[in-house]
Amino acid sequence: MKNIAVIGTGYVGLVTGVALSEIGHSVICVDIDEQKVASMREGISPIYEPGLSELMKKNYEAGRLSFTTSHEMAFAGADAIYIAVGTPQKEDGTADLRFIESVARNIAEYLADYAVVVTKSTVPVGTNDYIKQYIEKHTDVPFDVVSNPEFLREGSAVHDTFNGDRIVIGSSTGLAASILKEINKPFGIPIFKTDIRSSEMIKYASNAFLATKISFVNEIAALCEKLGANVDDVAQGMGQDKRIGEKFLNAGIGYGGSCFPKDTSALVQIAGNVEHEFTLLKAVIEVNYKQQRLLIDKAREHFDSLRGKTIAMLGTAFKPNTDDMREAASTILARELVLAGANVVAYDPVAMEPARKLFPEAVDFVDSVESALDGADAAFLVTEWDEFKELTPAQYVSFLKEPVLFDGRNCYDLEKMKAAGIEYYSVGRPVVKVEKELV
Ligand SMILES: NC(=O)c1ccc[n+]([C@@H]2O[C@H](COP(=O)([O-])OP(=O)(O)OC[C@H]3O[C@@H](n4cnc5c(N)ncnc54)[C@H](O)[C@@H]3O)[C@@H](O)[C@H]2O)c1
Ligand SMILES: O=c1ccn([C@@H]2O[C@H](COP(=O)(O)OP(=O)(O)O[C@H]3O[C@H](CO)[C@@H](O)[C@H](O)[C@H]3O)[C@@H](O)[C@H]2O)c(=O)[nH]1
Repeated sequence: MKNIAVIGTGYVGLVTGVALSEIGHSVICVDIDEQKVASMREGISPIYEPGLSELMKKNYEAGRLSFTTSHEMAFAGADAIYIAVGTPQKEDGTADLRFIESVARNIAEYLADYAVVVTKSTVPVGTNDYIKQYIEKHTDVPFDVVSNPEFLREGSAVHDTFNGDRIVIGSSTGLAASILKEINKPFGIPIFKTDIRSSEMIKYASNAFLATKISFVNEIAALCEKLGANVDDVAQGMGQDKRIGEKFLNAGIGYGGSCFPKDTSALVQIAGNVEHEFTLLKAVIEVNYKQQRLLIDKAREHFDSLRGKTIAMLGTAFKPNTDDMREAASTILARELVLAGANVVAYDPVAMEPARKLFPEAVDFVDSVESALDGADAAFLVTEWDEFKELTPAQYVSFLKEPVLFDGRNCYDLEKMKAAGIEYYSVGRPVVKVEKELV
């Protein structure tokens, strides 16, 4: 079993640290955020991720997992140092590497003995070479750098870490690769070994490909709406071809989150740096831009004007089972609705606090789905939480002023909505209209 330091305790760092301790390693997580460290020491996870708190507490109490704000303490005796700090998007679309740069400084300063530096953060091709050169320049202590990109999804991060399809290890030395293989062996997940630059590219290419699948199916959805087809059936029929695969073909209001938007944009820039215009990926991003605003377009068509209308927003998180609001479509929708003069009443089972900080002040937050729907002119279903999927048509009918629903996640059966008399707009499926009797 190895001694491992993990730098950064966000979604990736904390889940990685907890998982590595669960398979028996001795793990110390370091973060510059004192509040986070204090809360983890009290057994409270700073992020909402199903199953994480329990596993964190278990390994903390077993003495295999600890937390600190001191890099020096974390690196002492470490066989491997995992980098899991953020690489957010800069205004020009490129990846902001300032946290990576500061970590390289931390390592150069406090590295005491040979260790493998393992980059989990998503970094542009060539960044690991930069990290290596920087540390080499500032210390004589030997080390190796390995690229080990992360593929977990938020909302199922713990499950994904123990059940990944592959672990990618990009290394230029046999020793470092074998240490990484040994560390990861207890996971029992196939390991794919390659060189460092290919490993860095695998991460961007994977995210860009998944984003492409989503924008592709959303374009098909737009055509389905115009041609009278149903995108859910189309996606299912396509997905049964194993070469296409059924996953990531859910039409909706586009992709959000902390990864796809920033990584697609960074890859366009990475391509640009070597004078390659990534036309396909640019179109993927453009489609997503339109898609995130789709419910507003549909509502405008229905109501003509949104001024004075009350809209119940069901869900604010970018996907279910997370409190992450980064690049959530809800933020765009809330802003545009308020700009159009609508009143917005929002509810999310876990992401309300972070949403409050990002939404316009005019948005009202309520503590139940019923309060959100009560007396509203229409509902926007933005995040497909189970709690919303379980709502019955009768509940919409009884709470809304007029039963009008704009569903950005295709949660309900068209026939059931029709039978209940709900005007139901979803994505890439026929609109359910209610026949109004002429007086
Ligand atoms: N969130 C995901 O689902 C996901 C999945 C795969 C890959 N990634 C990639 O993993 C990386 C981390 O993402 P995240 O969402 O976990 O980030 P995050 O922003 O949630 O967490 C980063 C943490 O690093 C800490 N930090 C910054 N500088 C530090 C330093 N010098 N020393 C110690 N701690 C420091 C911050 O305080 C913060 O707690 C990114 O590159 C991201 O693209 C994220
Ligand atoms: O068929 C689909 C699948 C997803 N989405 C949307 O796409 C976004 C991203 O979803 P998902 O991939 O499930 O969540 P993330 O946590 O962002 O995970 C992605 O980004 C991570 C960070 O790089 C990677 O590690 C994961 O492999 C990759 O799936 C969300 O807004 C979803 O609503 C769709 O619209 N349709």
